[in-house]
Amino acid sequence: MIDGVQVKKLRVIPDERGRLMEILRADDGMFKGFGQVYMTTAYPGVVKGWHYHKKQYDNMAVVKGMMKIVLYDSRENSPTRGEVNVFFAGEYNPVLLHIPPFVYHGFKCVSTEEAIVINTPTEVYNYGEPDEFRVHPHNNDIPYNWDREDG
Ligand SMILES: Cc1cn([C@H]2C[C@H](O)[C@@H](COP(=O)(O)OP(=O)(O)O[C@H]3O[C@H](C)C(=O)[C@H](O)[C@H]3O)O2)c(=O)[nH]c1=O
Repeated sequence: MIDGVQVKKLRVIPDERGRLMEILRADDGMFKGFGQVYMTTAYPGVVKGWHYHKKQYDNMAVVKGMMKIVLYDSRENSPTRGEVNVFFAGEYNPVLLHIPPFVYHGFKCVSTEEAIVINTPTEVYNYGEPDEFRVHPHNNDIPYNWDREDG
């Protein structure tokens, strides 16, 4: 796993009324502070990425549908430099992904319905100067192809 990335298995508590699932707690080891909470979604087949941040840690959970979330470590002094991690996150695999600054991340909706991500980053979004750096999803030097792998 890429250095600094953490995965927390989330527990779904179902009953006859519906479901409840905790996502991020202030007493989790991965909690590094609260910036804001927001939702972002992708329609089936859409890739959103690549992004990275210089200061912000992301804490992402997929609460509807399924996303393929891919991380790439290009950090010069990282012991896992060059590594790519792929996670299938969502209703069939409820997890919280903790992503450190400078780790590239992106996601593709692999479900037949819109997939919904809840992100709880450590920083507020700065409209004038977002801590948000982007690389084209397909034309780049990142060793990852977003196509579905049939087998
Ligand atoms: C993050 C954010 C964005 N915006 C605006 C900026 C754009 O006009 C619009 C869409 O944002 P963006 O294209 O950045 O959305 P995503 O591609 O889903 O990416 C966002 O969510 C993924 C998971 C990331 O990891 C990104 O860092 C984060 O920016 O919402 C806001 O107004 N407030 C916000 O807090």
